[in-house]
Amino acid sequence: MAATSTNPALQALNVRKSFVSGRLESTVLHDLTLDVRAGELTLIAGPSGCGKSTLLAILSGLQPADAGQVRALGHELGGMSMRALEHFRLQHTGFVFQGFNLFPALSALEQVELPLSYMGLAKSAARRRAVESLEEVGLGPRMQLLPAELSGGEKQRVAIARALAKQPELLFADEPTSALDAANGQIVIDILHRIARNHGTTVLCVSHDPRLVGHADRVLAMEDGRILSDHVPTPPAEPKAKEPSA
Ligand SMILES: Nc1ncnc2c1ncn2[C@@H]1O[C@H](COP(=O)(O)OP(=O)(O)OP(=O)(O)O)[C@@H](O)[C@H]1O
Repeated sequence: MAATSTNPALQALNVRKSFVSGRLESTVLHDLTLDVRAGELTLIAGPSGCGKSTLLAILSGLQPADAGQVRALGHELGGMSMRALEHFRLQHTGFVFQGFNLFPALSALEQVELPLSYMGLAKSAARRRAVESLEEVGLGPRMQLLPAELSGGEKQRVAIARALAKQPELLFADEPTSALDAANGQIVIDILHRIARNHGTTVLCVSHDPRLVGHADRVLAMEDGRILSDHVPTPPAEPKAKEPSA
């Protein structure tokens, strides 16, 4: 089921999650409720350890909640079997992680083609989509290179192309800029925003990188497993146009 503007792409209702280590149980998410609007870049920002990655894993069906409900594209994730969840993630979601998660022996093009073959695309269609996605992130001329031959920023762009080529309704990004310098971080943020705008993809990004805030359509501030605020950020100022000389 596709999400619409009146039908949030993602919803969490009273979601609770605890972890037990030794004899200690700590609650990471406290009856958390939120919705994520379709076609926007939503940023969940907050300090290290506040539960951002756990929330992203639960909203994307990678981890189960202990209590509460999670709906993604209208599907109740808690009611799905492991197999159905895997199928849902394969068909509808893309992931971008801090550490890129690329296979060392595969070229950029092969990295992007791989999930498309799992989705059942014919080889020629997979090649076409993979090339388009790599060109969209500016890596057209470098698609034959291995991860070891690419910079950190380029590796992250391969990971984004791999997610984008699946044409997912939902794109999840966990700290996508934290291993990158300012310039490469900026390129990655711009690409994620463009994906939401141009493809109508719902992009949910969790990060403690303050550079992302001004680029998101919406920022949910999180602390100690709770959402503290929900606001539309002020976009970063455009560089001023030069006065025409007389
Ligand atoms: N599998 C697990 N077992 C035990 N504790 C866990 C597990 N996963 C996360 N935690 C704990 O839950 C808390 C929240 O972790 P989480 O990774 O969600 O936070 P975060 O806000 O994403 O942090 P960061 O910004 O550093 O990535 C932390 O205290 C972490 O140690």
